Amino acid sequence: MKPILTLGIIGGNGWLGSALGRSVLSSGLISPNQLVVTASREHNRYQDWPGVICVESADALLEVAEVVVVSVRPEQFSLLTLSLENRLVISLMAKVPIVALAAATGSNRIVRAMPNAAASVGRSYTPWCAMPGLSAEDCAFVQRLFSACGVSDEVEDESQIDYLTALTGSGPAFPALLADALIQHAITQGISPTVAQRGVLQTLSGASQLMLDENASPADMVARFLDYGGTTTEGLNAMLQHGFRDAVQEGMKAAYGAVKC
Ligand SMILES: NC(=O)C1=CN([C@@H]2O[C@H](COP(=O)(O)OP(=O)(O)OC[C@H]3O[C@@H](n4cnc5c(N)ncnc54)[C@H](O)[C@@H]3O)[C@@H](O)[C@H]2O)C=CC1
Ligand SMILES: O=C(O)[C@@H]1CCC=N1
Repeated sequence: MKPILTLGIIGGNGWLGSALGRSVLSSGLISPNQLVVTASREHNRYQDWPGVICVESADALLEVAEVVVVSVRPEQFSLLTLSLENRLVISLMAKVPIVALAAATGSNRIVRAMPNAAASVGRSYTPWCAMPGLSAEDCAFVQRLFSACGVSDEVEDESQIDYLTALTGSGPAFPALLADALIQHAITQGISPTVAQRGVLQTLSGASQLMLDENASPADMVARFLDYGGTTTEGLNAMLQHGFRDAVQEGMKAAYGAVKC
């Protein structure tokens, strides 16, 4: 496999773009002088890597980048003029389809990927989808890129990226809501905010790790505790009776609806 020469991230000082940039540096996939990012007035997220090339505009980035990641907000994308013929273009944007990316960039080497906020700690889940005809070499590079910030899967159909934008792209926010609800309840019961937060976050993380390590489905874990007949059973039954699953369904419907509009 050919080594990549220069990876450019438009929006590389933003939330997600910098999470990807920092992950590929931390993992050693590329060296600092192979990364070029657009600057931001608010942050320099590469202070630990002074060799990273920071440029003032997307045009300046295109002068040096061979592979271009687009990580601006969907509404900012229409303001960009990008001439990217013959270059591998990887979009992290929600809601912008491959056909629109091809029309705006002139590239016939396009990938849509959907990391999530956990990319900043190397724990993203990133589905990606390539336009037809992308070379095996480009696909292998994309897989290596997203493996640097977590677990990654190629999906065959772009509509799955749209759905997964709502499920795993937005995903870290949903357990955060559950965690906050649990913490707020604990505080009303006299538990200190520090212990409540540590206890709840460790419990959520431990539960995920348990299911991953034991290759157990969440449905099996819930069923096991529903059958157990203890305090957990009482808690689960009350949550289910109070519309827990309906609330989640409605939340997913709203997030997916926002992706498609
Ligand atoms: N934040 C998240 O958890 C996730 C975000 N995404 C997608 O990632 C993309 C980026 O989102 P965030 O990082 O959250 O937004 P952000 O607002 O933190 O970052 C966007 C960056 O793009 C820069 N930018 C905007 N227009 C530019 C231009 N013309 N030239 C150069 N730089 C420009 C901004 O200065 C900013 O630093 C969005 O399209 C979003 O849909 C996808 C999954 C998760
Ligand atoms: O909320 C958003 O619009 C972006 C896309 C998926 C996660 N964050």
